[in-house]
Amino acid sequence: MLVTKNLKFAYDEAAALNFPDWEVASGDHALILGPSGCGKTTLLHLLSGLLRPTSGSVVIEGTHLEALSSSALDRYRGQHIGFVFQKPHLIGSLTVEENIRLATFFGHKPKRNKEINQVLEDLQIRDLAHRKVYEVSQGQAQRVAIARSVINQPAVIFGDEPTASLDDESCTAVVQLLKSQAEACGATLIIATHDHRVKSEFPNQLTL
Ligand SMILES: Nc1ncnc2c1ncn2[C@@H]1O[C@H](COP(=O)(O)OP(=O)(O)OP(=O)(O)O)[C@@H](O)[C@H]1O
Repeated sequence: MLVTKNLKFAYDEAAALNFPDWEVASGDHALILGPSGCGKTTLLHLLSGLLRPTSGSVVIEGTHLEALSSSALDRYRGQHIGFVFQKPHLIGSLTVEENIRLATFFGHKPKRNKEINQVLEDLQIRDLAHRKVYEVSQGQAQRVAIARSVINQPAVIFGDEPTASLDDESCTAVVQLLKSQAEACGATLIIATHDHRVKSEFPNQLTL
């Protein structure tokens, strides 16, 4: 279960962002919607511990993120949170497999050879395993980013506009892959978007 209460964040004193209280059941798939600038990315960053709230709380499976020290929060993120961004944000000079292996290192879950092979297989990128990331297409790179987000079997996978730069076919594929990978590792899936193509796929929606 992910629960937020009285969540507020201010980049500066003039403009504070207030977020509604929200609950997402474990393993549920949910969407954060709203117009540009309403705070979708900010909320995702608060939920995933990338930002600390000005006040309020985020509780994931009983862990209060605001109670963790900076180093404990970094460790928590590495082990329990997966993130997929609009652009894949991979290291171009490393291979596909090395990019995924790096996440296992930061998640303190090294030597996951079997799991890495499985996720490459599931995402149909096994033949790209030893290619440098700068040699693969944008759609393939987004699959690598999804593989990286699930390799540590996180409690929650967050997606920030993961389909915004994709055509209709790739959009559908990425949504289905995120959902199936979240189901495979028992993760909750939360996506922030203004992409109307994905709306019907997610019954639990928070509109900001
Ligand atoms: N680093 C920052 N410093 C100051 N203000 C910021 C910063 N990042 C975002 N903001 C402001 O906070 C508000 C919320 O931004 P945020 O990026 O969370 O919105 P969003 O809904 O994700 O937008 P979009 O759909 O365009 O990505 C906006 O008014 C934005 O200008």
